[in-house]
Amino acid sequence: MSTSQQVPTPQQVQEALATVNDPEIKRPITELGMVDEVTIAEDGVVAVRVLLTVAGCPLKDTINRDVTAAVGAVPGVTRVDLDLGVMTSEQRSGLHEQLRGGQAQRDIPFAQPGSLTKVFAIASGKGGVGKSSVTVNLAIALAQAGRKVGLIDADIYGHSVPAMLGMADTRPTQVDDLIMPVPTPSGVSVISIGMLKPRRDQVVAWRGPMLDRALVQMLSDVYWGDLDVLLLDLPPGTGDIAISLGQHLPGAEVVVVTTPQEAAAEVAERAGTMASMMHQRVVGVVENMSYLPCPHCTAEGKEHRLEIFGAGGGERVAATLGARFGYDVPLLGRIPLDPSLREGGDAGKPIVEADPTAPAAVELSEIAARLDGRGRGLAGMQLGLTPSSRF
Ligand SMILES: Nc1ncnc2c1ncn2[C@@H]1O[C@H](COP(=O)(O)OP(=O)(O)OP(=O)(O)O)[C@@H](O)[C@H]1O
Repeated sequence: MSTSQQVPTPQQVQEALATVNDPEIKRPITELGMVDEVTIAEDGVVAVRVLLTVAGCPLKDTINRDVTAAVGAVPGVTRVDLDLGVMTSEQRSGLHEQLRGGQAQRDIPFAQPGSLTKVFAIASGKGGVGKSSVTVNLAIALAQAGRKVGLIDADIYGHSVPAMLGMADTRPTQVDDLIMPVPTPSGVSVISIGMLKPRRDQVVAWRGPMLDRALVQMLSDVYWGDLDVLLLDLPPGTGDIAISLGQHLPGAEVVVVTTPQEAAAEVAERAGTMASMMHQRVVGVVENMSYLPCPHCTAEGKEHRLEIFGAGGGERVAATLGARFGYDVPLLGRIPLDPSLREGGDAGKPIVEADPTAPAAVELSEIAARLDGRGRGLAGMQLGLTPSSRF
């Protein structure tokens, strides 16, 4: 610092600290009682003590980097000495209460009448049609469009979402009984049923009530904050989770994923009908693995599509469901087969992020934009009815 430069004021340092969000809670650390002490020396060295919510917080490096950068940018600051401490159980309880908004009861925030969060459940009939890949990429595309996005991996048997996002081994932070969703680099907040198991390799053989509890826990024990969009990756088929979701979040809207194949389309229609029986609106159909752009023709600048799984499944599901429900169920898009989509999923780098100009990524982003453009309507609202039968 040159001698002519002023020593930074406490207010300037506070203002800088107020720009730093806790990466999990996504609110300023100053609001959350995480800034314990600030000392400003005559020579411009600022010592900051920040309290982490739990010891060994997985995101302490992010907090360290962000605090150092924000305070370091204040004019007159010559160095930032950051000391990371841990909240006492009393401080944690205070934060817990603050996050719960003083409410002891655990409500599902998205089921409250005033909720502005759009909830989309991504369903499929058959497994392996790419439902999780579609969900993960839609979440990132929506975050890229500036939305605050939450993602719940409720696929009890597959729970492949964390691996697809490169966070397979991540465990969520807990503040007392409140669970923090895990943030991805792209800004999506994620919770997976796999993260709630005691051990990652544990095989889950849960019956309906356990699944229901797990779903409710992911909806109400997780601090989601203000979300614009919540996506849920459902297990394939028309099982217990779909029924639980219909009961707890009747306002959720459903997107059905299918392949072009006749057999897959038939099962997908059943999944869509199940959603409708739970009084949820089916907002559209996504056809995945629609075709493979012929590599030889592409190399010659020509377009030729190889329809590996046949053709027409998505259109058929959309038309059948539309006719059955008496409202328009659009085909939201047709995603081509693309090895880089599979590679991105395996490597934890989804294609809309890793290769955004690939045709599959462009189509996924367009589907996300179509969903984002939808307003909320009365058609998806709770009517307080229960399904008359099960498929
Ligand atoms: N358009 C595509 N092009 C290439 N590979 C794809 C495409 N869509 C999905 N895949 C690959 O197919 C496999 C199955 O996809 P995914 O796990 O997303 O399916 P799923 O429907 O969620 O399966 P399950 O419900 O059984 O968990 C994955 O390896 C994925 O990378």
